[in-house]
Parts: sequence; structure tokens; C-alpha cells
Amino acid sequence: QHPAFNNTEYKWTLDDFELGNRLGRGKFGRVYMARERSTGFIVALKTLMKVEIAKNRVEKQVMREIEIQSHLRHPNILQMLAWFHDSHRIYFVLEFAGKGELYGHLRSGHHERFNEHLAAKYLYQVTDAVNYCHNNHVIHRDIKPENLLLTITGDIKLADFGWSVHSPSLKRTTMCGTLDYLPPEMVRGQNYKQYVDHWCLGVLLYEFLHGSPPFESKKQEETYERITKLDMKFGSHISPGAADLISKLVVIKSDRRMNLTDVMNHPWVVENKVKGD
Ligand SMILES: CC(C)NC(=O)[C@H]1CCC[C@H]1Nc1nc(Nc2ccc(C(=O)N(C)C3CCN(C)CC3)cc2)ncc1C(F)(F)F
Repeated sequence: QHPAFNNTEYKWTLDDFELGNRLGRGKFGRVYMARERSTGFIVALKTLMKVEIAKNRVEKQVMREIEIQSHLRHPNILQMLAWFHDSHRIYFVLEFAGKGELYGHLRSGHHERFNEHLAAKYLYQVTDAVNYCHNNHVIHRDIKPENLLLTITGDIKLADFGWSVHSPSLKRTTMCGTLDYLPPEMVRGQNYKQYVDHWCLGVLLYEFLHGSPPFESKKQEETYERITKLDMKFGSHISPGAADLISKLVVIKSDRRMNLTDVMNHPWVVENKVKGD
């Protein structure tokens, strides 16, 4: 929390920032690297087009993202430092993650998949962040590699609270994007609680170790089918400890999923998260 951003009364404008390279595209606009002029502090400036937000009728979602992400404070949660708007755009001033999208390091990057040390380290940090969210009555609901960023020191930042809600919830806004991470209770459109995030942590660990998610299929219906039948196979390279942890998170009955402190204390996590540091 940099001093310049502590002053909640100050009305930020685009003139307070010197825009740098484009980092990529967000859902509703571009993301730039930027420098805050008075302090030289490097940030990520995420722009959202107001017309796009109105067209997709996601105003409430954007306000919820601001409300949630600007109040959460955790070393593994990407912090929203400020936000402001002008006639055409809303701007999120976010922490800059020096090593970018974890996704890039997983699929196309130099790894096909992560070794057990990296997988355990990243899973521990994501679980710590999600546990903090749950203790603050927030369900993330969209935990997947695409929503994880890496800092210059190689630590995880959970980002994109665009789908997060205050628990418990039955938000019906149809989710777009991958179905691979949907837990059965959401496939069935049932009421769900924070346990949806436990399921996603299990799917995430599976993908870290295999390079692709457990229920991936060519056709949507087939993915649904495989989720509800828990049709999941482990590669021969998967250690018993990792398989045990995944099997205790990817559980159909939501309240039977392992609780998050037990995940962080699981022998496989404790053993592997420090190796290779
Ligand atoms: C979670 C959410 C779903 N994802 C996002 O928002 C995405 C959408 C666009 C970028 C990212 N958003 C952020 N990205 C960073 N850092 C960053 C990103 C990319 C690179 C990188 O590899 N290149 C530029 C490379 C450099 C080399 N060339 C070849 C390819 C791009 C390096 C650092 N910090 C904060 C954010 C945030 F979140 F605050 F906006």
C-alpha cells in the first residue's frame, strides 16, 4: 500500500499517470503498464469501456469487483490501489505483477506442466489467498490459471474478482469461458457456498501437475458428464501425496471437500512447497 494511494480523498485522473507498454487485453479493455507521476510507482492500469460494460449489462459486477478487490489485503491477492473514470472509461489502478500471467508459464511457456515443488508452492499461496477471502465472506468462484499472476519474486497474485460474490450466493449471471473448472453444484445450477472454490483448487492442482484440467473434453456435454461422474484419471507420474490431496478436494458432495487450513498443512504440500527454494 504505497503512501500516494493511501489518500482516499484524492481524485485520481489519467494525468496522474505516464502510460507505458500495453500488457495485453482484459475483458472490457486494454491493460497498460503505467508510472504514477508523483512517486514513480509502477502500476498496471486496466481500462474498461463504459459502452462495453453497459452492452454486457455488467455494471453491478464491475462495482462488486471494485468493492471486493479494493478492500481485500493479502500478499497473494492482487491489490486494487485506486480507481477512477472519465466520460468513456473506468480505470482500475492495480498492482503490477512483474512475471505476468501464470498461464503463460504453464501451457505455452517453457514448462508443459509444473514440477511438484512449484505446484505445491503455487497451490499453497492460492489456498492462503482463498482462505483469506472466505474468512472475509467472499467466494472467488473463478479460480483457474488464467486468473493467477506471478510477481518478479515468483509469488502468486490471485486476480480478477469479476466473478466473486459475497457468500452464500445463488448468482445466476451465466458464466462465460471454460467449463473445465465448474463444480457439479454449479453445473446443476444449485445453490452453492464457498466450497466451489475448494473444488477449483483441486482442479487447479491437477492442471499444475498434468498441464491440462481433469475433465477436459472436446464437447461441452462431455465435460459436464465427466464432472458429474467424477471421471478423473491420474498420470503415472503423479505422486500418491498429490493424488490424495486432489481426491480430497475434487469431491462431488461440496461439504465433504477438505478444508483450506488442512490443504495448507497437507504433508505433500508441506514437504514439496519448500523443496528447490
Ligand atoms: C488476471 C487477469 C485475468 N489478467 C490480466 O489482467 C492480464 C490482461 C493483460 C495483462 C494481465 N494483467 C496484469 N498483468 C500484469 N503484469 C504482466 C502481464 C503480462 C506480462 C507479459 O508477459 N508481457 C507483457 C509479455 C511481454 C513479451 N511479449 C512477447 C508478450 C507479452 C508481464 C507482466 N500485472 C498486472 C495485471 C493486472 F491484472 F493488474 F491488470
